[in-house]
Amino acid sequence: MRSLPNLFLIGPMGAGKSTIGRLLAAELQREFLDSDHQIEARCGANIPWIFDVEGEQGFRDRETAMIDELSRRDDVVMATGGGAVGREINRQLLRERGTVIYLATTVEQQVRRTSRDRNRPLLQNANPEQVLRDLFAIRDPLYRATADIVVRTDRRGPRSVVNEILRRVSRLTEPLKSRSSVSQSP
Ligand SMILES: Nc1ncnc2c1ncn2[C@@H]1O[C@H](COP(=O)(O)OP(=O)(O)O)[C@@H](O)[C@H]1O
Ligand SMILES: O=C(O)C1=C[C@@H](OP(=O)(O)O)[C@@H](O)[C@H](O)C1
Ligand SMILES: [Mg+2]
Repeated sequence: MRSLPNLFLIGPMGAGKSTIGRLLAAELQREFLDSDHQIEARCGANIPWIFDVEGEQGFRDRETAMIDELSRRDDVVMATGGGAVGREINRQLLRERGTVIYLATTVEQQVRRTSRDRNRPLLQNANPEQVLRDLFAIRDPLYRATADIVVRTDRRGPRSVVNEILRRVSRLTEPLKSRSSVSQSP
């Protein structure tokens, strides 16, 4: 039997999914999978190239196939891309196959954390902040509807985020008996 279920990280660009996922997996001595990196490795090209040549739909098809493949494994920590929650099938796969953690942050932090990186095609335009605001309005409800746990990642370092995730996940996976006995106490 598994000690903890799979852990899947969702949230917007710059929330820290890739960074925190790697640390969390090391802490738990588990395999770390980043769906974006796996797509790039499989395709032999980076995400901007995939968007250029196959369009965003081509990337999204690869993303759904990769999430389906990787989420079948056991005992993994997986970071998804910020747009993974856009498709219902992805949301369903994540919810069915693991504990889903929404890493939440402010748009201001996202702008700071993504401004020097050229690897996010959706932000290579004149007003990345507006793009992030528009995406937040659409996606925040989807992140919340998909997640078992919401953890904020602004104004704190990755280590502190990892510790909170570990605390919250272990609370979630405590045996039902001990949780019901806690709730019955006066
Ligand atoms: N909690 C944090 N505090 C400060 N910087 C962070 C934090 N989490 C991530 N970062 C930095 O923000 C940038 C984007 O992080 P990344 O893990 O790629 O985000 P995501 O995968 O969610 O898009 C990286 O430079 C990373 O070092
Ligand atoms: O939000 C998005 O639609 C995207 C987020 C990116 O991943 P990160 O969230 O890890 O930056 C990557 O999947 C792609 O550029 C599209
Ligand atoms: Mg990432």
